[in-house]
Amino acid sequence: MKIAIIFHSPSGTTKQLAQAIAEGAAQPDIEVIQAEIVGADIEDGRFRNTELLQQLTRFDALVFGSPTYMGSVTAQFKAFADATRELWEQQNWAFNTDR
Ligand SMILES: Cc1cc2nc3c(=O)[nH]c(=O)nc-3n(C[C@H](O)[C@H](O)[C@H](O)COP(=O)(O)O)c2cc1C
Repeated sequence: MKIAIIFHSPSGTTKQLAQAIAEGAAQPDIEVIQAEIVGADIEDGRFRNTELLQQLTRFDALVFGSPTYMGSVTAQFKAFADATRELWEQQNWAFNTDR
């Protein structure tokens, strides 16, 4: 089982939660990675870290983390979520149980 935790955490609280989840999920047969969304991933308002997006197709479970900003996720997290549109279109995430 492979688990990825993707989060944005400008002041570190969500990062602590991501760390706690990673520690709680860790087992000999479970791989857990943490990927922090950072400002450099965003160009002209778009999430451009294609390496991370491509990596995410190989995980069995994804955990998302964002602070609440004005009642929603942060703009940076939303940019990441927007960038996953093609993965969703290809059904590389949900509903695919054959990997
Ligand atoms: C611009 C801004 C907007 C925020 N809006 C909300 C909000 O609508 N509701 C809320 O409960 N907290 C809000 N917060 C508080 C953050 O969600 C909270 O401090 C969070 O733990 C920060 O996470 P981080 O340490 O991972 O960056 C806001 C903080 C900032 C800076």
